Amino acid sequence: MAPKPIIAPSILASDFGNLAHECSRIIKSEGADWLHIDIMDGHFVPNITIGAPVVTCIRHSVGKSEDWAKGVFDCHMMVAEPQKWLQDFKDAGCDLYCFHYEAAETSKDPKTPSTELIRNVHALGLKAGVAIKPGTEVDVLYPLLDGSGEKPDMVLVMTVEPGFGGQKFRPECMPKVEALRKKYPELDIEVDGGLGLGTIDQAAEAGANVIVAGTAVFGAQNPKEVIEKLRETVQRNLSK
Ligand SMILES: O=C(CO)[C@@H](O)[C@H](O)COP(=O)(O)O
Ligand SMILES: [Fe+2]
Repeated sequence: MAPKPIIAPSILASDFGNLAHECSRIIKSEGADWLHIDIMDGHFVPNITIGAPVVTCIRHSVGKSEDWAKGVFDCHMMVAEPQKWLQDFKDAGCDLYCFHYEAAETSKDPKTPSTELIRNVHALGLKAGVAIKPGTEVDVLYPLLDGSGEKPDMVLVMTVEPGFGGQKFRPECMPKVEALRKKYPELDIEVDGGLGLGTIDQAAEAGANVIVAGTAVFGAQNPKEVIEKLRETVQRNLSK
């Protein structure tokens, strides 16, 4: 199926004092497609955010969507041991478990490389995403996408060093997106970090269709308008 534009605001930039309301509002009133939920463990990245119990509360507040394209909980797992948290996040209501390739390949508890982790994610009925940091070559994803094993449903090309919101977009990551789009016309390709109205053209031209935007959406006077403009730009480029 041809990829569709998906706008996934990162709740890291929302008002955590009103988290449940912020999450409901951004999906139900402001027109976002997915919720991008950044999970940081203080090991894989030098920051800590939230764990599964908070995701459970958000899920109760937002409700469950059966539609892959709407209301998806896109959990970006910036954790050193992605296998360890899989069941907890499934129980919490995660739809898409997006782990870091770098973490899966080095995790020891237990040793679960990306191929096996994708299989485990699917076995729980979740979609699997594989993320790479700015310093990781795109080539590491090819054996996962071309191999005989179960394939990721999405790849995430980080456009900042993971760990913090509000950083500057790194255009040097765009050749990775271009290479992926050329090779996989139907793949969901997510970009994350520093995306907004000033940088969306570069990401959309490169071929990204899943756009994470935290500061640009939650910090906007009119989030709905920003979400619509991001979506239009992606759609225009996908239709070329
Ligand atoms: O995963 C991360 C950061 O590690 C991101 O999801 C950011 O939280 C996006 O925030 P903005 O750059 O859009 O403010
Ligand atoms: Fe993220």
